[in-house]
Amino acid sequence: MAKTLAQLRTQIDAADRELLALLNRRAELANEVGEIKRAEGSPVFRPEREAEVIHGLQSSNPGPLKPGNVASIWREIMSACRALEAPQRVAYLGPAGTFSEEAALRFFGTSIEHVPCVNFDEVFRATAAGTAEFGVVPVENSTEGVVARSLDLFLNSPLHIVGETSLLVRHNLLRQSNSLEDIEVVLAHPQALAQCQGWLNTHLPDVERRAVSSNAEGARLAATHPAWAAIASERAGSEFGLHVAAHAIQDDAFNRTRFAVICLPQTLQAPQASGRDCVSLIVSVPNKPGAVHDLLVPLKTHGVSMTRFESRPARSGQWEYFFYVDIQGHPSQPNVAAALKDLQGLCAFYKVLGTYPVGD
Ligand SMILES: O=C(O)C(=O)C[C@]1(C(=O)O)C=C[C@@H](O)C=C1
Repeated sequence: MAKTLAQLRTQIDAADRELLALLNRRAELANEVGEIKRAEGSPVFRPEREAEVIHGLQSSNPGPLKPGNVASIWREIMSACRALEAPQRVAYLGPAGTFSEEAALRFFGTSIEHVPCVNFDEVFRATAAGTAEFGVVPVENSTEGVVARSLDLFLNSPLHIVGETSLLVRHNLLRQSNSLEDIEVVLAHPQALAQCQGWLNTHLPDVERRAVSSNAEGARLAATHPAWAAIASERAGSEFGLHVAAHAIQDDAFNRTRFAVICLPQTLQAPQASGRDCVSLIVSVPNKPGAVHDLLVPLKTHGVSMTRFESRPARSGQWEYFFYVDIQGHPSQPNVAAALKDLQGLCAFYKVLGTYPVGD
């Protein structure tokens, strides 16, 4: 005979109590790990270990939970265990409700101390000064390309990349009412204004577009004026008590932003190989014919795949460029190490930005 709702709920309650006992046992074990790390002076956060835990569970998961469910549940469990070992302070572009905050929570789980910053420069500064152990900054968007300021800041920064995560970015038009009438100003971060320009041209062609330091700051301002609207996440809308006047107004339905997780090398050395890793570099080549082509030769010779190749002006006035390159693999693999060594030999400028597990 089929079980009743009450019977099923009694069984769920029993399963939850078993889960709670197991989770507390896990937390006690993490506490013991924390004691060893304190004695050794070694870092609490180990992204490669967290990636290994999640991949291991995903590959032995019998279901019906989906692999994505397993990842988000264990990310949160490990976040709580990590916070028991030592709370981690994470800097990002604030205020509350930004996509950067969402990326930080997605990567670290919710058991973190928040360090919201006014701009990307401040995220780098706070992380380099130790106000935060980690920073989270956007590096590229699937519609708009590179986040130029973040890439420029990497050039002279002592910080390195230890992880990455990406978010599906859905922009909404938020304001005090839910109509599109009588809007005088639309406020948003320049990236968001650019990602929604098609929609704005069609629906609000004559309305002033005003760039502000973050989308959440735009939402905060829109809450102070009935004729102002902001482009931001639904989370920012609830944070500032705004209505969604139009949903998902970004021009590309699959608009994604990729974020880098940064820290000082003394906070966390380059993570060990997790099995799915990536190396990010900035290089420049002498300004002579064929130099960019030569850059690709070591990768081909040693069978290493390149997943990203971006250029930024070197600001020398000489039409010189820095190239931001991502390659697949980890320097502990002989072919990756050999490709990096050859590449370094060719470059006028060579800086490894980080080696880290590929994000989801
Ligand atoms: O294995 C460790 O080093 C731990 O500290 C435990 C644990 C976990 O909860 O599994 C927590 C934090 C680390 O980032 C990695 C894993």
